Amino acid sequence: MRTTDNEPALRLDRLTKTFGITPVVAGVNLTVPAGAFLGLVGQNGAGKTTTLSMAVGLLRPDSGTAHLFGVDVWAKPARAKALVGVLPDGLAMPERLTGRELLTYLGLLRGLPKDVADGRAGQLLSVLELDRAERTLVIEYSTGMRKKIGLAAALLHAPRLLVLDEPFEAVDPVSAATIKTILRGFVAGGGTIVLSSHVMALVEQLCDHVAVIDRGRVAAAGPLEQVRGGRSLEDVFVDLVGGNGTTGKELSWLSR
Ligand SMILES: Nc1ncnc2c1ncn2[C@@H]1O[C@H](COP(=O)(O)OP(=O)(O)OP(=O)(O)O)[C@@H](O)[C@H]1O
Repeated sequence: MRTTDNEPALRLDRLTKTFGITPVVAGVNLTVPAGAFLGLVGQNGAGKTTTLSMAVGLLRPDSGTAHLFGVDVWAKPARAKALVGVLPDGLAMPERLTGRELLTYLGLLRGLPKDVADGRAGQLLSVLELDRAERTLVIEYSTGMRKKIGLAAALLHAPRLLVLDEPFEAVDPVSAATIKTILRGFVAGGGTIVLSSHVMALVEQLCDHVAVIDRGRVAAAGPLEQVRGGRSLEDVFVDLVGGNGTTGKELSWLSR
């Protein structure tokens, strides 16, 4: 199938995944229009990471399909993966390299000319304030620094779609502000972003679309304002996934 500008950036049809006997993703249907900035939210264990991993070709679904700009991720993995930059959960990367070496290496793997890979690596390290750790091996990075080098790796080949699993987790406020600017600029420049987050305020601040995953299914999805319906995203979210009814009195032994 050809990639066309009319295709959604991401389309998931009836995606399923079962670990052991537990269905973790139970028929996810989701369409993300090109140019959207979508926040994927859901409780711990709802299936966000599993869904995103299947969407970008990191985890094979039991059934269902994932298309990036009309390209079937599992039938045409090389074509699909050229279109997307991914910040996965629990990033595994070559760690005995400096940040610059890692980015140059990944740039060459992505087929960038050496001078382009070098130039972009330097710019990304500088913008993300990793250049002060120029000689530090990635294995010695803090958790937040790892997120930032992972984001740099996702951006390096200027993909059309970014899929970011919890990109702000463990990132300091100054770096978070920089990342928000980068992501807004990416969308303003015609890119599409799907990011997962537990922070509703962040999703409301950044995203124009939202999808709520609950126990492996999409409970609601669409333009942010439509899903919110004039309420806060947190209220809508708790209504959709169901609060656990805690009153705070259960732990009365904490009071003095
Ligand atoms: N490789 C695996 N083997 C077995 N179970 C798994 C595996 N990966 C995930 N799970 C289970 O699948 C469920 C969904 O996990 P997933 O990481 O997709 O959730 P999530 O919505 O991203 O959660 P969180 O917000 O806590 O990161 C969880 O119950 C998890 O324990």
